Amino acid sequence: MSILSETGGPVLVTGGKGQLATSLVNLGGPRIRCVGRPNFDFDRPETLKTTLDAIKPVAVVNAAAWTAVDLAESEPEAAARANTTGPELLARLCAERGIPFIHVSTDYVFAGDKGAPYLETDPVSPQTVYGSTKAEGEQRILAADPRSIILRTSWVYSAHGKNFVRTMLNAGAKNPALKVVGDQRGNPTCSDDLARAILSILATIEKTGWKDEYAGIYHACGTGETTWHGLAEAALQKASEYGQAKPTITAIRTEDWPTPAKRPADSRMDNSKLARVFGVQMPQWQESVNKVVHHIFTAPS
Ligand SMILES: NC(=O)C1=CN([C@@H]2O[C@H](COP(=O)(O)OP(=O)(O)OC[C@H]3O[C@@H](n4cnc5c(N)ncnc54)[C@H](OP(=O)(O)O)[C@@H]3O)[C@@H](O)[C@H]2O)C=CC1
Ligand SMILES: Cc1cn([C@H]2C[C@H](O)[C@@H](COP(=O)(O)OP(=O)(O)O[C@H]3O[C@@H](C)C(=O)[C@@H](O)[C@H]3O)O2)c(=O)[nH]c1=O
Repeated sequence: MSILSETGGPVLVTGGKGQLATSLVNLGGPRIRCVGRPNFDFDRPETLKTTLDAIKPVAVVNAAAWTAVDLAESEPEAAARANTTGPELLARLCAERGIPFIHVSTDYVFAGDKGAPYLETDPVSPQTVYGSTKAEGEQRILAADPRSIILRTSWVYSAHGKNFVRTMLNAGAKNPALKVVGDQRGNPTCSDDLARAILSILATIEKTGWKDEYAGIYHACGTGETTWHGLAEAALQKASEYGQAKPTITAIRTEDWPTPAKRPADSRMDNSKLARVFGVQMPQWQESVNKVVHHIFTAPS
């Protein structure tokens, strides 16, 4: 049975075949109505109102975003349409209809120099175009819609779509040796776990009715921390149980893997507000990595 009751109006999910949108479709039951490009496109703002008028949702979850971190550095306008002005308009349209709006943001809004898990009250200081467009989006959404909830998550992976875990499994299948940065810390998050958290929030809102104290920013990432190197190790170790030869994985420094966008050195986030307000506990990242790798190797293709 789905976390979200099966009776009630449609819940609009944006994000097409993206990781989170796919998880919401798979786990959300019959009320989920997922839209993607070309029908719903932040580059064509008129498609937002058309979509809402057609579906008449009782709540909206925005899982659409520009997620190409390095490419955003050279395409800031397109990234801003998808991460800032598009979501702002969507929030405004939700406000006009009086429906809750759940949006997703990122750990990359932080500089990564706190030295401890970030709280929702910590100031943002994005170091990349992607992070800046997401941080600006947060502010504009909160201003546009008093019924908005923003979940900041991090290092999202799943059995489908483009993500670091799948990249490592593919790279490890082809190469006997990999090099992965070992000095960036964070919280890997399984998109199914994030989808369950969102569905649980929606279920709570439906049970209690909207409460103004629900509005605002929450951190929602996998429990426990690691580095990108640690995540690669965990995924490839699990893959070896299914017969894939495990490559040697050398931990390297950030400066040894140069990228156009500077990733935060330590973007760990604290989930306790999510647990306090909505009673949602995010699973341990290692358990979810194991489940996803198991799924990748055992699900019929
Ligand atoms: N992936 C990660 O590691 C992390 C993601 N997040 C956030 O989580 C949310 C979900 O991410 P995730 O599921 O991984 O993202 P994906 O990249 O898997 O999916 C994003 C979706 O957004 C769509 N999209 C991109 N640009 C537009 C646009 N201009 N108009 C309409 N749709 C568009 C894409 O469509 P198309 O397929 O047509 O390109 C795609 O379907 C996002 O808000 C992201 O910022 C936060 C932290 C980590
Ligand atoms: C592929 C690869 C990457 N790396 C490094 C580069 C980088 O520092 C780190 C992560 O690489 P990626 O580019 O795959 O991940 P990246 O695109 O930075 O992932 C981010 O995506 C956005 C959308 C978010 O919101 C973030 O939370 C985060 O998940 O690993 C290696 O060291 N070796 C490798 O073989």
